[in-house]
Amino acid sequence: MLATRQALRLTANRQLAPSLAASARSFSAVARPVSQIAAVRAAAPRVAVLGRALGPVRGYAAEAGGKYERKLPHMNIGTIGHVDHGKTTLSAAITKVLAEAQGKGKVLAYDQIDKAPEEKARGITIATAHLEYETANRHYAHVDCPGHADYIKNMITGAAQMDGGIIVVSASDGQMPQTREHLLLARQVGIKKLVVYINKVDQVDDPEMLELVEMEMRDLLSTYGFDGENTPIVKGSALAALEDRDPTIGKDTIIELMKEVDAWLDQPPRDLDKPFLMPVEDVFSIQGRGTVVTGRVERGTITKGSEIEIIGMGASFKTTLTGIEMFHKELERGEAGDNMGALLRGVKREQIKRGMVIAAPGTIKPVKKFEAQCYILTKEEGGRYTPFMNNYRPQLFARTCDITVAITFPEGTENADEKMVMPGDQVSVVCELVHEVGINEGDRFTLREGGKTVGTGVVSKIMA
Ligand SMILES: Nc1nc2c(ncn2[C@@H]2O[C@H](COP(=O)(O)OP(=O)(O)OP(=O)(O)O)[C@@H](O)[C@H]2O)c(=O)[nH]1
Ligand SMILES: [Mg+2]
Repeated sequence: MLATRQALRLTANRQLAPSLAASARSFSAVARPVSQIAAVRAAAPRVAVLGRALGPVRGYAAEAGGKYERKLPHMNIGTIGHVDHGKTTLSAAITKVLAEAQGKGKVLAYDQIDKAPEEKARGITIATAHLEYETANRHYAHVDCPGHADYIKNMITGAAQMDGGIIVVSASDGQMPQTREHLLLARQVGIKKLVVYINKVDQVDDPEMLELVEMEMRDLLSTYGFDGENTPIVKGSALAALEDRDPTIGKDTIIELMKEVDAWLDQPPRDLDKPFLMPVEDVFSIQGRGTVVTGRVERGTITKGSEIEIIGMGASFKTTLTGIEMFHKELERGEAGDNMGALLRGVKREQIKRGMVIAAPGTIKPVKKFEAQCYILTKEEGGRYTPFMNNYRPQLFARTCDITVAITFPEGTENADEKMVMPGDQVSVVCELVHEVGINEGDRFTLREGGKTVGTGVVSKIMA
């Protein structure tokens, strides 16, 4: 349990890579001290890999002898929706129905899910229940948060990145304010598809009422940029499924729901299938060979001789990658997860520095201004004690870059000059950087000030 909690701590210095220094040394005698790399890594937000973090703790993996076996494609999903509409009941019902249908897996009772881990330690901690189950086609990690504020925080910080989700809406209430808020946020953090579960149909006698809720949901999905027309909508009662009664509105609807989840939600591309990107951590000049940059490949693969683009901190140019080295060995190919050194053709040491990225040409742009969703840490989480106002200027950390940013409120914000953002708030902002940096929509960043993390955010729209 302790291990799980630790894995969920965003501030945990999870991805410290001692091999980086070794890799750098093979090109040069000078290596950046690991502690410095660790400090910046700790500052940069990292996405928790649930499958790995949770595999040995819950579900089949534990039963299979404590090791997560990668037999099926993995996907991260979760339940979202208005308070009390039945997210936790549905989560429990899914584990129950799937476990019974397959004769394996772990059934989790409602209160095992709702009793989320409490964390008092400093740092951004998320009270979230993580479940694990599988269908015939996929292995799922599933998040269910105990309260509205946790959903917001969870989606912005990416503590449990969702590739898709199930939006739960009660048949008796129809869509409510948090139904809309979660839809908006889901879209802004890059979730492209959702499946709808209209819950509590046992409480509604009038079939027209159900039709109305369905139509409203389709409209709402379209309003927030989802495919409202084709999104699957399943109607049922999670409670009936959990309590083993009325299979036509209970169990059968859960099976139908999971069929839709399997079919409609798209498998995200694996990091290896994405275009190559490596944030530059350090730069060396090696006599007789040229300039070498080191870093950890974030995504994609690269082969010796490929053309790459160098972006950020004022730079934007192309060159050829003429050598790849790792652990003192030359390689033909590097891939996501590797700590590598890359030899660049015809680049002077002064032309490249930490904070830039090298990437497949045309896959990342130099960006100076963007819209973002931010979560501002409370003082208990190590954040500010006081609110901030328009034009706040902290340091923004994204990948290996650290840069001053001016934070303002989006156009149309009422009384922007008097607006205060309190610790614990989630807020839409406009970020303007002092230099251009390689950033994409969906990228995450942290905001720091005076040596502490004061906020975390996700880029929702590039502006310039
Ligand atoms: N009648 C009926 N009640 C249900 C159904 N599903 C859930 N409920 C009840 O609705 C209440 C809220 O359910 P939860 O699953 O806790 O809802 P939630 O969305 O997780 O709520 P929060 O986590 O507080 O946002 C509970 O009392 C459930 O028993 C259903 O299908 N029919
Ligand atoms: Mg709940």
